Amino acid sequence: MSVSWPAPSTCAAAGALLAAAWLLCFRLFPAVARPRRRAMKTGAQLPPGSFGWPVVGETLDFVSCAYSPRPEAFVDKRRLRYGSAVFRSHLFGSATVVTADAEVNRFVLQSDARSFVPWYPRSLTELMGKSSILVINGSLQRRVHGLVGAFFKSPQLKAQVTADMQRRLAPALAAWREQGPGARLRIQDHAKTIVFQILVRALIGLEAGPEMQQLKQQFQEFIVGLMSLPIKLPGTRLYRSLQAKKRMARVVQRIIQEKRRRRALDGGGAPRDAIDVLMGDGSEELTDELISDNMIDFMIPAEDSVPVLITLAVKFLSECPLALQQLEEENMQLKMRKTDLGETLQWTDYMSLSFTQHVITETLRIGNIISGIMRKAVRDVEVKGHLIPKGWRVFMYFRSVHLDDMLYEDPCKFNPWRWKEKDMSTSSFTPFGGGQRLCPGLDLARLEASIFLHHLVTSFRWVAEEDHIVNFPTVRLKGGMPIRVTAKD
Ligand code: HEM
Repeated sequence: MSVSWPAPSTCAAAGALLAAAWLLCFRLFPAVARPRRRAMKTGAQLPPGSFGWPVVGETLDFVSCAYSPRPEAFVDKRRLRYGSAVFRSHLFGSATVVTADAEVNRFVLQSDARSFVPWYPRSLTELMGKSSILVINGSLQRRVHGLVGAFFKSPQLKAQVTADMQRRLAPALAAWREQGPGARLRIQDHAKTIVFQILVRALIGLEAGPEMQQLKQQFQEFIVGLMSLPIKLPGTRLYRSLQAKKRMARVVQRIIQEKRRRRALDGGGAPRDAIDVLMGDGSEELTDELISDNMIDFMIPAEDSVPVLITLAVKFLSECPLALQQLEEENMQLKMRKTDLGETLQWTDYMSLSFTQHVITETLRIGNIISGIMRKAVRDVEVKGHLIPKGWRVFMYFRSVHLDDMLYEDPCKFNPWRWKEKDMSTSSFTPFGGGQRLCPGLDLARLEASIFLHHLVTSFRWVAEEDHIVNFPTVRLKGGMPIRVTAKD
């Protein structure tokens, strides 16, 4: 799951201001302690590295690299300097072990809350609330993850999402066609509108309409506060976002109460959305507050990660005509086959398009929508001869692994064909994380991207305008990826 926050200004002054805000936000002032000379009985030692400057540590370099077109430069420089893909640093106010080592990442991802717990900036935890799946641990996290994961993977939900997506795309495609040849549209905006409506229906059962519109407005107000100063006074960004979340929670709780009333009358029937699934569990731990908080948090990938995946795919395809051509051929063949048979497309049809899936996999690898994940060690942990002391953060930097030339030939090149031979289920490919917190929405994300791409490439040709990827604080296309579309005959 990823988060969005306000588009950062590109000018240096605003960048510096933001960096300062970040530092404050991450409670910069705690210990500037030098690393203790520690070694475990087993011989494990602190990884090589430096804590950088007093107070700020190495955060400014991290942030300035993050704003550049090569955010991985921060890690690459140190990797070269220390001869190790695991090094220590001091980031956002905390002693941190940074790892670009796939095996170490795998170990941390597989570990449970006895060794590592999730760690997020304070503004984020304030907004997500104590019962968010992103911060809860142990049996409660496993229960919520298991329930929603099974629902998100279910053929029923995939069929519903496919039908919904086709229903929502049809008027959008017709409107683009009506605008005539060369109509200009920003893929990112359209992807956001469509994906949000579909996932929100899957989560809380709300149909498109004025209430959905209001919810989306509140959601946008909420999401900009996820990375803000952790000050809750009236007028502050965080305060306004918390107010927006309260208003959204009222809408979701009203839906929950309505569902409870109906369940009391007729038993409720088969679950139609994620609320039904969590309510149906009957556990006292799954309170209305927990359900509504999580439903709102689950909307983050609907507004952010999935639309960005679609937008990045369109960008990379626009820059690789051969891949676009092959994708188009594969999708046209499917469309013609289904038309001849007089059948509508099912979710299994989309997921069986092997080249389309390779395009999505390669987009995830090179796009790095979630560049990394942080955890906090709750005890001293030893991995591959490295000591991660209790209380330290571990920053698993997936981006550097995905762009490692020892693991991927010509790693910065968009090459979907590489996945013909390559195994996706390795620790060197973790766009959806791994272990107990492996993204439960990964199939849905792939399915929605496949459907969007299918309808775009089978209905239109396009010419892309120049746009570039911004990687920080979240990945997105600066101009929303404008393209000029012309309907196919
Ligand atoms: C391109 C799209 C997506 C990407 C790149 C993505 C990425 C990730 C990653 C890396 C994690 C692991 C976080 C961690 O280990 O702390 C995660 C967790 C999660 N994702 Fe996704 N995600 C995407 C789409 C979705 C969708 C569509 C949903 C569902 C609506 C979803 C729901 C979740 C949830 C609930 C978790 C938390 C799981 C837990 O902590 O037990 N994600 N996602």
